[in-house]
Amino acid sequence: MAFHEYATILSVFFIFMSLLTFTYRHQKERSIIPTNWPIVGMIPSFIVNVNRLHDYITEFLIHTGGTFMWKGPWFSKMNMLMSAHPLDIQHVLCKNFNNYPKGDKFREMFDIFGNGIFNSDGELWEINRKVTMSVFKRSEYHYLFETIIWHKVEKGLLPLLESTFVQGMEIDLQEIFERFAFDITCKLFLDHDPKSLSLDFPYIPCQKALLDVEEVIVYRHFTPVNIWKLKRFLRWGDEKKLINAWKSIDDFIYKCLARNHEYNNMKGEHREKQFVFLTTFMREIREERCDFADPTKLLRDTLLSLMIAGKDNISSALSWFFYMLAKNQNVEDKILKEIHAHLEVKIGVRWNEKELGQMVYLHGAINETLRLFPPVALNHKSPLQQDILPSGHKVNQNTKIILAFYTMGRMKSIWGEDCMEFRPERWFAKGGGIKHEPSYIFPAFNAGPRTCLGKDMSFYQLKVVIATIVYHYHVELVKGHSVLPAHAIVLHMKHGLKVRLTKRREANRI
Ligand code: HEM
Repeated sequence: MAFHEYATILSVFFIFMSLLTFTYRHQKERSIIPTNWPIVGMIPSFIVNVNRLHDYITEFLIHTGGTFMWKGPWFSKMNMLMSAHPLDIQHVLCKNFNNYPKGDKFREMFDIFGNGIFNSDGELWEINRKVTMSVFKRSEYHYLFETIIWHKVEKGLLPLLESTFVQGMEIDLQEIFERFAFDITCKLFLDHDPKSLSLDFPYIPCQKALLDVEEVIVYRHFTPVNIWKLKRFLRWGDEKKLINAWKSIDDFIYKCLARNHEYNNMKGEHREKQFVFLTTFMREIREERCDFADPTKLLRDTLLSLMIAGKDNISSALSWFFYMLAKNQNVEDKILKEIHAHLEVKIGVRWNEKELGQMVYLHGAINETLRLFPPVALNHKSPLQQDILPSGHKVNQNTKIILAFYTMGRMKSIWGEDCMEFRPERWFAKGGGIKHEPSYIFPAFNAGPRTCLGKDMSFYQLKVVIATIVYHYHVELVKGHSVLPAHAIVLHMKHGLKVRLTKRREANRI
């Protein structure tokens, strides 16, 4: 090829790229509303923003006053009505609850959860919820929960943090919280401590598998149904990852169930009389006189929902909390002051709920974290019957509705001009204590009849862990480490939370 032909090809390529860049920049400047292209819909803007999904959704939702119909490719059935409008949230989750079940499409996408509480609707959900709530209310359950948490803090978390401090190591605090919460959840619900929070960070397939599940399910939301189903059929790509994760999780849960079954069949003198969650749960399910074709499968489904709820929401909340703390020195100082004012910290002294309840500033700081980084950042709904949302949008059986909880925490119209500031004082009630915000305005724990069943437990656990760490260590972010939300159904950090610890006494802070 002659030189002038090369030059022509290069010039055409250069002009084409310049035009593309110009169009993209112009488009971005002109409007942050995604362009609806022929055939491919809004997929190009999704691809451009795939690494900042929650902020992308937040930008266009704030720009459009809180609701927006996002269009997928032609014939892909991917159109989604996104809403961060408090009245829409109240309508869907509370006032018109019966018209917005999880539904078959949700169950299809979250198939690994089977008939567990997250996936079920109608009578099955009612039984699941009633029995779970009843077990959660038992005093033996509370005692077990508190004992397990304190044991893990004293024998797992603190020794591990001390060892990394002594060695002067950088640590990924998110990974530590994931392992910590995984061990607690397994011990509490499966009566088995996998000891993933050991100094050698053992590889436990089920722990990694739970994270893989969350990642793949998010991709399903933005992939045409037929395509992800085809990938599943071919056992290809991320769907293969899900199949493998499913197997690791089942192996782990069924092994624990078999161990418990053997234990229950032991004769008298070898069995201690103690509370075991899964035994009590199954007994209460039987008392409901429901005939489940496969009660063991129902138990497996319930346990999986509880493991995800207990492990991932807690580790996400803790990670984002310490990220915000590292960025807000004044908040850390005030929490430390509150710890010294209200909690007696001695080895072996365990704080009770009453003492932790006095930590109002800490409570406000946790709420601020959940407002800006709700672990369940998006919630997915579809109506049974045609309906009109308070924002004026018509919806029908084919409309996918995405409730954008992450966006809601960042709206000036809800939280005022300083909505992006981390300000625990925002949560102080005039007469003292914590200010209550209706759950359709602050839906971190969901709203309406499907409100989270673990809210009080979560505050207890979060306060114990945070107060313990803040009392002993100052947490500093590793310079240059970028913290970004990962793609997952729970809001984890993509590259973890890399930090260094300084012992309090050495930082001259007490
Ligand atoms: C910071 C911690 C937590 C947050 C932010 C949180 C948030 C939520 C949210 C948003 C939902 C609704 C999910 C949906 O319907 O799709 C939910 C449901 C639920 N959560 Fe939590 N959760 C947390 C911790 C826990 C813990 C520790 C448990 C106990 C193991 C728990 C148990 C449940 C259960 C059983 C449901 C299902 C309720 C139902 O469908 O009736 N959660 N949670």
